[in-house]
Amino acid sequence: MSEKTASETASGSTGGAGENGGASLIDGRAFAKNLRQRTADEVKAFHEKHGVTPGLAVVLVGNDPASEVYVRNKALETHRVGMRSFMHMLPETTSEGSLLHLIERLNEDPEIHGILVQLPLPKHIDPFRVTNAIAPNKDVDGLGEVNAGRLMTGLPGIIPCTPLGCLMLLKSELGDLRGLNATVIGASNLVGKPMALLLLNEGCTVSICHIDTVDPAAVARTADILVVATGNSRLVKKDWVKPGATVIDVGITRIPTEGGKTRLVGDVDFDEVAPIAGRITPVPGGVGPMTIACLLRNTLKAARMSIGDKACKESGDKNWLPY
Ligand SMILES: Nc1nc(=O)c2c([nH]1)NC[C@@H]1CN(c3ccc(C(=O)N[C@@H](CCC(=O)O)C(=O)O)cc3)C=[N+]21
Repeated sequence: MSEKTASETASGSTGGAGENGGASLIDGRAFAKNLRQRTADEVKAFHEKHGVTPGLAVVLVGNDPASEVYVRNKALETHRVGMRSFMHMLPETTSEGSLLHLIERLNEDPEIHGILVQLPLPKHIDPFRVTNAIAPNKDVDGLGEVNAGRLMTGLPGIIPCTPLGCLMLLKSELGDLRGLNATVIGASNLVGKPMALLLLNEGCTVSICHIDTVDPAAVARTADILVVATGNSRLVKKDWVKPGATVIDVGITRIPTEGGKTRLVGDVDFDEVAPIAGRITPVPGGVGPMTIACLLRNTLKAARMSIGDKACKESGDKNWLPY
């Protein structure tokens, strides 16, 4: 067992006494910008060497305005790093069969290396059937059974974008995570479960809280690393947090303000928690930008896998696929 605690690691050069009384801010926006730049450089080198431009297909069913904005941002950022983007905006009434048919075509298309189907889908479509229809090596969300199973068993695979982004932030802030206590609040397939497995693979002692957990605050208080992904805005209060802990806030909810406008808040009550945490991600500007940057990373990785192992090994990606 390591004796290291978050408050000791937080006393390093960058953490500890930050601008919020206690916590220093983890700047996801700056980190994501850096990651995008590296991805753009690698996309260019990959194209020069292999003559292949990575391509990402994004499929949106229905016309939820928030999803439309978000999907357009993905397309913009895909172009900005030199990749190709293929958008498929389908009507709300699209049948499951025709969506599956589209995925089949995208699976076979050699110009497309990554496929993402925006969630949630309309109620008449089974999301499991759809995510599992995506070819595992094009599943850039990492949500299908094959990639989920690879993560579960510790095999190399494609890791879901949001947990991958959180892990990158944590490792850059804290370095080696071995022996730290980590609590993940929320047990979704999209974030909570893969996040807990990644932390376990890093050597953390991991607790997962979910809807039936009797006293989540008590479990959260044991954490050197607290990752919150529940969709309940400002759920986590100061008495949930061990002083000096590193807090990663995945939640993002738009709430009305007194002035009649709206603003984004996370699952953590930032004003209460920031004074006692060691480090904390803001909302917006924390995990969100990392999710999109990691989607681009995963698309490049999928393009590398499409031409065989060699390009992955050359890139120094330790998480390349052996098949
Ligand atoms: N198959 C699938 N994969 C996903 O990864 C997925 C999805 N479906 N459906 C929707 C959610 C939501 N999501 C976000 C990603 C980035 C920001 C983001 O960049 N947020 C900015 C603020 C954006 C704003 O101002 O609205 C920030 O936090 O700074 C937000 C939300 C990925 N999702």
